[in-house]
Amino acid sequence: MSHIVVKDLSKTFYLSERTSGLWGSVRGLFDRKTKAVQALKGISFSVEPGELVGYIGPNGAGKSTTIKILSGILVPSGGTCLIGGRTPWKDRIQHVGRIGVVFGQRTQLWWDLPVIESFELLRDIYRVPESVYRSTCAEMIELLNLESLLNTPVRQLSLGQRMRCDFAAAMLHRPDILFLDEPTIGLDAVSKLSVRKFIKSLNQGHQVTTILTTHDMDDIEALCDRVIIIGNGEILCDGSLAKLRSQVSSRRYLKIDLKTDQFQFETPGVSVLNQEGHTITLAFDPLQISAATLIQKITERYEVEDLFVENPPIEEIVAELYRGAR
Ligand SMILES: Nc1ncnc2c1ncn2[C@@H]1O[C@H](COP(=O)(O)OP(=O)(O)OP(=O)(O)O)[C@@H](O)[C@H]1O
Repeated sequence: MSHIVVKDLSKTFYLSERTSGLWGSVRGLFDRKTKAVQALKGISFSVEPGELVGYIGPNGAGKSTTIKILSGILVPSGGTCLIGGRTPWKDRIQHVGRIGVVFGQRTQLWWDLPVIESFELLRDIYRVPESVYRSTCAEMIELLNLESLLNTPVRQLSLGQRMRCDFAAAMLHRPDILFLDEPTIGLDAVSKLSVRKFIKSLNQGHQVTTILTTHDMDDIEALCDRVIIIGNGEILCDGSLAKLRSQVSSRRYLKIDLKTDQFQFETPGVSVLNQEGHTITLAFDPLQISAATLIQKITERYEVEDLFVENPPIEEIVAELYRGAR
């Protein structure tokens, strides 16, 4: 049975429109105009237990709105959502006890308290039994290398250190579902790697069902077998990275290092994308010519030092899908 089932979920925000100037403000007191923003236009998807799904889309697409509804913070305008049999905004108390949420832009730790005291407060709020708290806390301290940070007030932590503590805080009550909203935003390369390693170990070791929103395509490549792309409040694509690639373009690249810089090659389905000295990048359509045939044709005519076939970078594919969604 699916862990998360979302059906026809919609959310409309109503914003009051202000007219500029003093007269506009006075008129607004009597004649208030509102504007509807349809953040979600009936989205549906389901997530199986233990899946790690990337949820991506351009700015304003509806990602945070979805995560807020799934975590019970917002009530949708229409549609249904069942998570482990619970409706998040109706069964809020049971629901928050089963989920962990990490927002990259916000912390759930107490700014002025040492990290360990925030952990203890969360233990009390979630009513985590002492033995479970002790063993989970010890595991998180070890996995995230937190020992030296425990007595530091949160405000004195670097962003990377704070994110590691936030991950531990989100796991203290042993949730079986994690919602991660931009968990690597603003982190340096080393911290990003350690956060990714941690997300992977939670998902694989503890079978935590995870939905991850991110603008960092390296997060997606490193972590997600499946991606859901949302644009303008609608789901544009749902499937594996391979499906995503094939939906947008079948184009692939062949990069070759030749002994010569004299290169002339014309074959249907193949174009020279770039040449820098002895290194040439060809784009080819595998439906017109296979990689094996292309390599054979080139090696018949040129002495090749090195070559490799590449898929288009995921950024390129996602940018193409986003363009269609704006
Ligand atoms: N509280 C709110 N009141 C009014 N409009 C809102 C509110 N929250 C979100 N919106 C609007 O809903 C739409 C979707 O916003 P949302 O924050 O879900 O996008 P997002 O995909 O998370 O974007 P980003 O990548 O920039 O964080 C946007 O048009 C946004 O302006």
